[in-house]
Amino acid sequence: YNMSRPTVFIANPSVPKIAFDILQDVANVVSVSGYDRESILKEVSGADAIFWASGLKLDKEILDAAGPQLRVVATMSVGYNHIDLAELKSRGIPFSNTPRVLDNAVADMALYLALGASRRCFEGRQQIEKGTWKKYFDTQWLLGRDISGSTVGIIGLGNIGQAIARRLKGFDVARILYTGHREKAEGKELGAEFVNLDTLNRESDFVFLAAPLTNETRNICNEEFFSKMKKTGIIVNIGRGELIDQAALIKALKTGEIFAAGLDVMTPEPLNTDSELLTLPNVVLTPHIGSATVDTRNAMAELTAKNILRGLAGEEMFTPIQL
Ligand SMILES: O=CC(=O)O
Repeated sequence: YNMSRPTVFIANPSVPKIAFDILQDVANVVSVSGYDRESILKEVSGADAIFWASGLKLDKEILDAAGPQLRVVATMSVGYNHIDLAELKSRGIPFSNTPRVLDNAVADMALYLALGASRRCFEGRQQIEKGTWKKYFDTQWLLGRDISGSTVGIIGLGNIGQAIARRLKGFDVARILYTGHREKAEGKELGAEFVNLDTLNRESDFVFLAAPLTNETRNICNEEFFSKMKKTGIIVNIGRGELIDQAALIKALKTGEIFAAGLDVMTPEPLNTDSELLTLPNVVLTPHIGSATVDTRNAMAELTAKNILRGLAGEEMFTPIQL
């Protein structure tokens, strides 16, 4: 134990080993003993850097508990809606997330959810289990919606949205629409059309949510949105549950206002086991595992650790967030 070395506090007991291997070269690495906020609050004291990897809020209370020597924070996630950026800024603490390394894994999950929802895969499995798979060939049984030839709308053409668009081209979609703050050169290269939210809402057969959660995007898909969507429309969310007004979504799915949904994120997480979402045949659910592959999680851990090393050295991080 060398007191001249900085201390890196890893605020999650399940972080991949590669992060420890990288950080231990220059730092004392301390891992939290539990997954709860209380363990973090008790054990973070004295950290020079915090390696965050949790949906818990990283706020003033935790920064105070760390102490005034804290000088680097990095999250092992691409989203950072759970981090108090204003508080970091006021303390002059540099901060980073993990963009790009998870794009392919998350985009794969988006396509899985789109196809699973459009082809009624969950409902089909239920029918097998119930023994209602008919002996004769019913040509009208479990008919879904084609993704080929469809119009898809992507809300948020960032790195993940672009990875979704690249995959969609392989599915021979007719049009790719997107909306966001501004038209992007990458959109043009992908042959995607920049439209306003209302146009995307009305014209899309598939809507993909790939935007960060901000005050602007919270509940962007609400009752009004679902009422304007095509009745044959499918919505996919790989961003954050709060992008959707979930009560409005459930109503739209029950009344046939939209055709189906595929969700990797929802509210709350973990989803309550008595949630109505679980009772709907036209919903495909995955438990927030968009980036959950061996290679992607290792890449996220590696990038987070390398960002921390850069921060501790007073250098610009590889993937800093401008505060
Ligand atoms: O939700 C996962 C992430 O933000 O990386």
